[in-house]
Amino acid sequence: MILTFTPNPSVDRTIGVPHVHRGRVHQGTSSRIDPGGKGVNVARALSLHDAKAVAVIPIGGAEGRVLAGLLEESGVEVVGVPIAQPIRGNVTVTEPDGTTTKFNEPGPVLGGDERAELLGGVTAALSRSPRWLVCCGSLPGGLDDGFYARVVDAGRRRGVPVAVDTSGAALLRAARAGADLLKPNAHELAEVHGRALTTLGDVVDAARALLETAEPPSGAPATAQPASVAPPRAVLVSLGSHGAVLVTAGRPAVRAVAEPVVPRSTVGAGDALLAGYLYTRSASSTTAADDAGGHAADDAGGHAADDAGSHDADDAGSHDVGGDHADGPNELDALVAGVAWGTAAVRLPGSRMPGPDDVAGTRVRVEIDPDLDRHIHE
Ligand SMILES: O=P(O)(O)OC[C@@]1(O)O[C@H](CO)[C@@H](O)[C@@H]1O
Repeated sequence: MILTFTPNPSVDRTIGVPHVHRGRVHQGTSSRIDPGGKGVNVARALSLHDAKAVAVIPIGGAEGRVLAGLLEESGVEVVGVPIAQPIRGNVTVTEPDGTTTKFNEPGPVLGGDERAELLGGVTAALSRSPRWLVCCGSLPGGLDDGFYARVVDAGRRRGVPVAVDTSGAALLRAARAGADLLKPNAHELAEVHGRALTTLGDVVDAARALLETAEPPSGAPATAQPASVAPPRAVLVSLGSHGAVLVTAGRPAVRAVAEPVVPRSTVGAGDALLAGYLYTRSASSTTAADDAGGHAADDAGGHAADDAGSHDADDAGSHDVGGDHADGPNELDALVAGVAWGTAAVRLPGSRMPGPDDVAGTRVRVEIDPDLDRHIHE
């Protein structure tokens, strides 16, 4: 099972219009709603691939009820924490050329008890020994920048690897707390790095600097037996049409990029990337809980190769995958699957997540030690 935590979820409404004219009324040509929020999207993508996903979310107002209902229909198990204020309704406007304009509500403000209950909801779910805890998205009012860092700490104490996809000070503090995987996009990475990132080399340097901010853990894990063999800490940077770069401590950087596609909506593509990556990592990692039986390894097992199978094996194979990449094949497969899932999401409308049929046939090229001088902006 993979546990996702989305403290600021939404109901995503997507409206198609022929063209956006600022300051005018627009007649929509299409409309859809999807469950939204980054961790919610990760859970939905996993569920579409028959992997067990549990989503911890606050639930407030009419939107909260809609979100919980939509998520349950999609096969995701919801751990809902009731809150007084309504969750967000976020709006995306798409144009026929794939241009995506997004309007996100600020979201609710949580009170002290609600904060504690949300954290309690995550820590209680951690006792189910998930393969990963995935913390995603912005923080609603009332949660400070150190909130994700506390969740990272809770995961580490139980021996559960933690992935974090957020921005700004919350991202930096999660990195310092020792999150096992960080998933910024290039813009978010530049923001925490304090400098523009123009080339792939800049991205790799900034990702390594982020990894190096981790402080040593303050104490040994509380669990007598760590639940997993800790994965090597890594930063997975999404680069839009330039694919994604994986920077792992002590290893060469790897980039994967898909063949260009005609975009319909880029919303949620980064979430699909993260889901595909974790799905594939989970398929071969071993946890104490899985040894005891009954967890999601089986759900995830055996699919990744098919999804990732269309990658350009020659490109990957012509590089040195062994040695420095002792954990290489799974890590590379995970990166390839992530890029394939993210690319498939771009081809879909609104915040729709890709299932196996959407991912199938996506060709992905892998470059170990990529050209660091390559510009990442078109
Ligand atoms: O405000 P946040 O939490 O950063 O982003 C929220 C959001 O834009 O991200 C998802 C796409 O990644 C959408 O489903 C959702 O509306």
